Amino acid sequence: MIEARELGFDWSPRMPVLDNWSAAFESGTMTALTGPSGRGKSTLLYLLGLMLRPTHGQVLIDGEPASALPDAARARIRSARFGFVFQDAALDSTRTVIDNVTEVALYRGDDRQACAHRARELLERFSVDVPPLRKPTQVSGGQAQRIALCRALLSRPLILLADEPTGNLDPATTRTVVGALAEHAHSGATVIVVTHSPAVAAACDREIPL
Ligand SMILES: Nc1ncnc2c1ncn2[C@@H]1O[C@H](COP(=O)(O)OP(=O)(O)OP(=O)(O)O)[C@@H](O)[C@H]1O
Repeated sequence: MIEARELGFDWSPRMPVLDNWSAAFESGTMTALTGPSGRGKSTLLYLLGLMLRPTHGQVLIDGEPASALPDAARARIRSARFGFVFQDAALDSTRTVIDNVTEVALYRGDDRQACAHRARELLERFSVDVPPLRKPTQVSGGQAQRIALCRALLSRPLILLADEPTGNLDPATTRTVVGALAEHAHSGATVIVVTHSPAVAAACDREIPL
């Protein structure tokens, strides 16, 4: 469960993005955050993911205030509980595809062999048919997006935040990805998806327009 309570955020004093914004995201649900470009959806995801600090208000994780904690404590919470799919995939171009998928889970202390096995399963499920030792600079935008999704799902995070996870995908692959996100939510996680796609929003349990 993650809650935004009276959140406010300004990139600069003349550029308020969010003002007094509140919502609760229950475990076991998938929520779509929708709204026009530039409205602040990505910014909100960064705030919910404890990567930005709100100017006002707070983010609570399982009822505990988290957004005002020191950097190291927020980093620990992110590592233990969150999975992220960033809008631009944000893969490490110096590492192979398979290492990109496993790195977060290995950092968290998960078993290396089990991680590698599950990584291959996920890549296959999302039809990422590139050699696992290839570098992310040699994959397409849609493949990079699915690799980022595999990385996020690998550690079965309690909270999964995905920014336009289907932006570069065809309709069939979009359905596979949305199905996997919904399955993850319905196994007990909190999933929040930023999307411009009415079909993706309709597949979520709830839509919150910004
Ligand atoms: N790093 C930044 N520094 C300054 N301003 C920023 C920064 N990132 C975003 N903004 C501004 O904050 C506002 C909200 O941006 P954000 O990316 O959160 O919107 P969005 O709803 O996710 O947009 P889109 O749908 O186009 O991805 C925009 O006016 C944007 O220009």
